[in-house]
Amino acid sequence: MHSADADGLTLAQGYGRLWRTYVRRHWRSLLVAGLMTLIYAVTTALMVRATAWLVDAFDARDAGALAWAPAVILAITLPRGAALYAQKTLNIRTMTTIEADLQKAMYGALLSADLARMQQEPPASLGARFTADIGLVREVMDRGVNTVAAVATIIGAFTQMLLIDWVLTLGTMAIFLLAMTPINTIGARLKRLSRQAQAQIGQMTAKVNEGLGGARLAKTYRLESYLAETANESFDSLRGLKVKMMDQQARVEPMMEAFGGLALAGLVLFVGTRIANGTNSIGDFSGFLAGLAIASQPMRKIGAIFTLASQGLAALSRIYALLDVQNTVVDRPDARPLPRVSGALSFRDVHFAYPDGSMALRGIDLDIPAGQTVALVGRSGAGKSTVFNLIPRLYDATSGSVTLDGHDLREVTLASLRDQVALVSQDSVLLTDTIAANIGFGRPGASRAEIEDAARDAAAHEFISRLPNGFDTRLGEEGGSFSGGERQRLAIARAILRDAPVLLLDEPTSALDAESEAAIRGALKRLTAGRTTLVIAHRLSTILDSDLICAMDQGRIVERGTHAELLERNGLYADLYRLQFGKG
Ligand SMILES: Nc1ncnc2c1ncn2[C@@H]1O[C@H](COP(=O)(O)OP(=O)(O)OP(=O)(O)O)[C@@H](O)[C@H]1O
Repeated sequence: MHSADADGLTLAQGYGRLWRTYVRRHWRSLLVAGLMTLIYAVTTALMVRATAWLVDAFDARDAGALAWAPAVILAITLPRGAALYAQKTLNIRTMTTIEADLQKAMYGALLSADLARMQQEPPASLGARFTADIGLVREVMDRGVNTVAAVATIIGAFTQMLLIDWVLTLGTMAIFLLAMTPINTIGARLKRLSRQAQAQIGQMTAKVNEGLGGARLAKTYRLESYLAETANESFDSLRGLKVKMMDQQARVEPMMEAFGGLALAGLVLFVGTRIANGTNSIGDFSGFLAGLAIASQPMRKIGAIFTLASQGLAALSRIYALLDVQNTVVDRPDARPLPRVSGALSFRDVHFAYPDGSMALRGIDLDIPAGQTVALVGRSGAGKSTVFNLIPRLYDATSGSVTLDGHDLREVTLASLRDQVALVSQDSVLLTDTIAANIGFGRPGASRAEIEDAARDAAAHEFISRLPNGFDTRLGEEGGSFSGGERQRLAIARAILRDAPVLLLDEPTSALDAESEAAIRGALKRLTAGRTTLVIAHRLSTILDSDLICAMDQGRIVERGTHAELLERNGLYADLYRLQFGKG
């Protein structure tokens, strides 16, 4: 895994990459928008001219002027309004397209990232990049577009000034270049603060989500004040960072103002002497002054966009860090598709350490003949879920090998491997879609009849039929909320539909009522029949139904055998049995 160094990115690198990958392809719209901006700027100037001109004409009691004055004003203001509208709408379209493109790319990168990367940060914190970070980048782009007009104005003004007196102009330019030094320093500070703030926004969102997601627990345990306190800390520290950033930003305009004053003071002194000795005229002086006045507003704008761009750079580097994640679990160049397997699963001296270094498996040896069921039991943290993770290659074994029908999992394509594995997990996740779609995820392209058959086999058909819209009920809709047992049966239906030779079953720890228990037991029997099943077992019935029981401890299988054999041994399994399953 690799992430871009947040500090190592310069403005040119950061925005250069943005330009090349997401912005450049919209150059036509940007060009048109630029032209519109130019029209707007020119008509604004014309408006000033026309006003002066009309005032003079009226002053001279020119009757003709009265006739064409309204026409002149309309001829200037109408294109001016049209240009402004065209520029704004074009920019909105372009900027939101770029924004959506970035969101799509980031989401795609996240979905295909290693599980390890996705679990590194709370989902809400990752989610904040889609709003806060991208929002900041968009703001930079929005203002950046206006900078084009600002630069054009400055160039225009300075050209005019150069024509009047180049010595004076170069002197004035030097003063403004001098101003860039402190602005650079502010930019660097803002970049650092902004990086902290964007990270803080992520944490804050995660905190808020935590409280809202765990509302049931929070209310029961009366955690409101604890949750409010930790979230408030988060709000406050974000506020602190914002104040620091605003303080820095607030310095920019006054600073530009001060440098403007300096330039003006120098000008007065210089031109004053030159007028006194006859080198410059009064006209030169007023022309120069007008140029300076025209240039000063866009100069301030440029100062502001420069500091904003520094902040946006911090957001950009966080976005690139996501886009650039390099996966470790990928298809080898010579990977072949795994042919349909019968399901003989073997672990050979498998060791595994998580990316943070914690050793989770220390030498697993296990052979499961096709179609058999093996129950994994063990205390929390023994490594049961880790064994599961290795089979669809959510992680790769650190050493040793896992094979399916003799094919090393690392030598086959991920897609062909995962297509042959079904997972029924404790959380039995349902997505916001219809019931039919939720079961249908098991096998894309499955027909409605197949989906309903799977539901029938999973003992889910009956409660689904009782819903107002049956299989078309959307989750979260009226009737679209389910009990734990119902969710589980939906997950089983999905796995039945998948019809994979290998089944991973993480049994829920929560107890079910007797009726659901019986229904689920029947559904599981139909699901596991003929499949190689690995089950993290929490119910005695499941354990008794399995062909082999493996008791795990600290990343090893320490006992294996049937229920009777293991009880006889009076070791770990017998202990667990007495503690956990005895009453089952
Ligand atoms: N994503 C992870 N990163 C780092 N360490 C992990 C991660 N997941 C699990 N571990 C560690 O690996 C070890 C084995 O965990 P595992 O989840 O496989 O145990 P388990 O037997 O399934 O436990 P449980 O029944 O509580 O789910 C534990 O020490 C755990 O702390």
